Amino acid sequence: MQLVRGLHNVQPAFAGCVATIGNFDGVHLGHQKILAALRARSQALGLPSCVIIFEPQPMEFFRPELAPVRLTRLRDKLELFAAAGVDRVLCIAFNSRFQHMSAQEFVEQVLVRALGVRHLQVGDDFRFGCGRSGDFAYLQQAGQQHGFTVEPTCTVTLDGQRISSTLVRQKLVEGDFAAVKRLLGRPYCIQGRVLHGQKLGRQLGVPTANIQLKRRHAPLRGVYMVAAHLADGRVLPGVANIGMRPTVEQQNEIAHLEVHLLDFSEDIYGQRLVVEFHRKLREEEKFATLAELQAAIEQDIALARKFWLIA
Ligand SMILES: Cc1cc2nc3c(=O)[nH]c(=O)nc-3n(C[C@H](O)[C@H](O)[C@H](O)COP(=O)(O)O)c2cc1C
Ligand SMILES: Nc1ncnc2c1ncn2[C@@H]1O[C@H](COP(=O)(O)OP(=O)(O)O)[C@@H](O)[C@H]1O
Repeated sequence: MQLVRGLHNVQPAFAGCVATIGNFDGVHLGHQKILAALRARSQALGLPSCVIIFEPQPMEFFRPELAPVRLTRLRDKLELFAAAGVDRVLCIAFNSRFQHMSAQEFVEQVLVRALGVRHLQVGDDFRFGCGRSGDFAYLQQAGQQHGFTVEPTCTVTLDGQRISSTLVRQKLVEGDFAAVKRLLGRPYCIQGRVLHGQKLGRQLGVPTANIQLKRRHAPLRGVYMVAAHLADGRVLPGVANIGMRPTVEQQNEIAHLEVHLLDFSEDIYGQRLVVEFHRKLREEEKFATLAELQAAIEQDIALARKFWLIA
């Protein structure tokens, strides 16, 4: 899969593709249905498939304070697109130029001139362009004019609810990981590199792999049972905290993800860890002493042992 960053990097030779556009945050089952339809069209027409995404996402550009917490970072999305058989990803930097672009300009400049789109696969509620003026009816009309077809992908529901990034976020907050897994078609994961922390963990008898959260907010807060995928393919049970660590830090603006792997004592600094979330144990607390924090973590570990049936 090829990643093209910015419209200016689209080569003239790219002309001719089947495409879709969206944020694809979470790459949930609804998104996956669009990607599957895109792939089928790509094979039927013998043209490469292209996913057009924006980074930052438009809402993050317009109203950063109101933009919902991301489920997937660019890197996560790219891995999931590749797994869905996407040939190319065009990642457009959303900026004031795009903010003011009308639906017509977007179609002409991006879809027609830059990409030579021959078929567009969209979600049935897709809207785009300045003031969200472009909708499915507009795209169909523009397609007739410029020689591309447009197909809507029907809403995917689960238990009568429309699958959406918002619903996934809601289920994460509720700690309903079984529902999250059914919405995503895979367990919810956060991945990142193991960084050096304050070296307090090993003093407490619970070394923790600290994983940098790239964004200020994570869609989860609290203490969880997890399974961690190591770079060498091992999958180990563990307990994790996502939060501000109020017991050991006075002021902390960025949430930390820390994972203690059960029955493990290797050095994994610098490794990439994929942390799969399975069950919420409790909220993060501010303890009066380190001894109380240690006791709480030991209790978390005991619960995780029971959950994973480890003696
Ligand atoms: C399972 C687990 C639960 C935790 N719960 C809390 C908590 O409730 N409150 C808190 O302030 N810190 C909590 N922490 C974070 C610890 O404060 C932190 O891991 C410890 O201070 C070690 O920091 P270090 O890795 O930077 O050395 C928890 C960590 C783990 C692994
Ligand atoms: N059971 C374990 N779970 C997580 N990390 C472990 C474990 N055993 C050893 N480690 C290693 O120790 C480091 C964590 O030790 P810790 O004292 O908490 O230091 P830091 O504050 O740098 O995270 C991890 O990054 C990892 O390399």
